[in-house]
Amino acid sequence: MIDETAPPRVDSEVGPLRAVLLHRPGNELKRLTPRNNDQLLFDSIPWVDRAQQEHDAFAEVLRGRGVEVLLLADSLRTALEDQRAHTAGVHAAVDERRLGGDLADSVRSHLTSVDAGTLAEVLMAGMTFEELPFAEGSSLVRMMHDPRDFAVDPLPNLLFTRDSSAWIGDRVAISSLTMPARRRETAVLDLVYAYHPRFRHAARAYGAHSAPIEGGDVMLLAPGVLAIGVGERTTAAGAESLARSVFADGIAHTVLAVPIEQSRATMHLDTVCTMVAADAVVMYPLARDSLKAFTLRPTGDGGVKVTGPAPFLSAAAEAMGIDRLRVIDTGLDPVTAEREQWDDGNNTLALAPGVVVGYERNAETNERLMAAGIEVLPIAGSELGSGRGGPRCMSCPVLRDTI
Ligand SMILES: NC(=[NH2+])NCCC[C@H](N)C(=O)O
Repeated sequence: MIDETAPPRVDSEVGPLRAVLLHRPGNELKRLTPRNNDQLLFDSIPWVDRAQQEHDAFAEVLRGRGVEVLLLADSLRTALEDQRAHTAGVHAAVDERRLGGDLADSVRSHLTSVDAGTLAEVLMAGMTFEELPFAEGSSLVRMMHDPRDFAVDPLPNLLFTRDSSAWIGDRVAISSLTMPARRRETAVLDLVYAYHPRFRHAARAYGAHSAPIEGGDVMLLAPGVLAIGVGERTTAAGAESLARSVFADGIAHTVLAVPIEQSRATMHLDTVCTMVAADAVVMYPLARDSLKAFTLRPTGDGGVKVTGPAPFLSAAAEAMGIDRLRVIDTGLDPVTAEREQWDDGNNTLALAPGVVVGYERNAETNERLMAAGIEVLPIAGSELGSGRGGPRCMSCPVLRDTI
């Protein structure tokens, strides 16, 4: 039963999912070209119509299981109806360092006059110089830029709502994203959480302008227990300050900082490991024995005590207060394992303990999960996956039942 009045709260990875924030891919994906895709963090140029169909099917699988699907574009539009949000949105769209003073002023005054829907579109899909509505301006910046250069950058990675914000208990942490191509996502999520009626009253965890953390690295192993991947995206400083913030707010008692290889294939902790049940994970076989963790706990007087490193699986089990964290053995040969890891085989989204959504293409990983008693709801992802993200990356749970 969908209850739109229930306040957001997430205290595990696997509690029955009630509401989730997704972003249906839009015009921002049409900005990708072979010249900019690397910088914009896509590995190829997605076929946008098909990506939308795949995404619609993903949302339908979730709705079919009683999950309320909130779409980021709608939420942003609603937030921008508030005049204060609109003003902040204009401010977030205009980068004076890119446009120079004169052009920045004209773009600002133009955007101030547009409606919430148009501003939302500019914030997500960006704007090229040739799309600027006013006729030939005399600005040097305008004259010297190629008409197809971006006056406002597009945000194609909004699709991965996991990374830009994460709920920890009843608080939301808005990420401080590492890659330049994603930094402005912080402002978009900030607007949604500050001004959308559904979220307006939510308390914040962490400060969005602190050291880098990304939601793909944040895993709620159990109520009060967080694992934070530290690698290409989340920095050690980010993990430490998130730990301090959740300890200070009393929403976690243990944080595991988990070093992961700094590479594109393992950009976030959830590319190598996701939870499929309250005591079980699916994990990239090569990570199984090598993953380590530092354990952070509050000292009680405002400090943080760090121990370890110890093997991740035992540190996690201890922090969770269970005998053993089971790894569903995908038993794959190294080549298949590497192929399916790259295609987000380990990046599942749990809808309940033992029920996960996974990309259908990772046939072998899914088969092993099913053999271990996990129900896998397969979705197509040939186009969605071109940005290197699976079902967990593409979803930000805002409400899960407690288990
Ligand atoms: N949680 C995740 N694994 N997210 C995947 C994000 C992919 C995105 N293209 C990026 O590079 O940022």
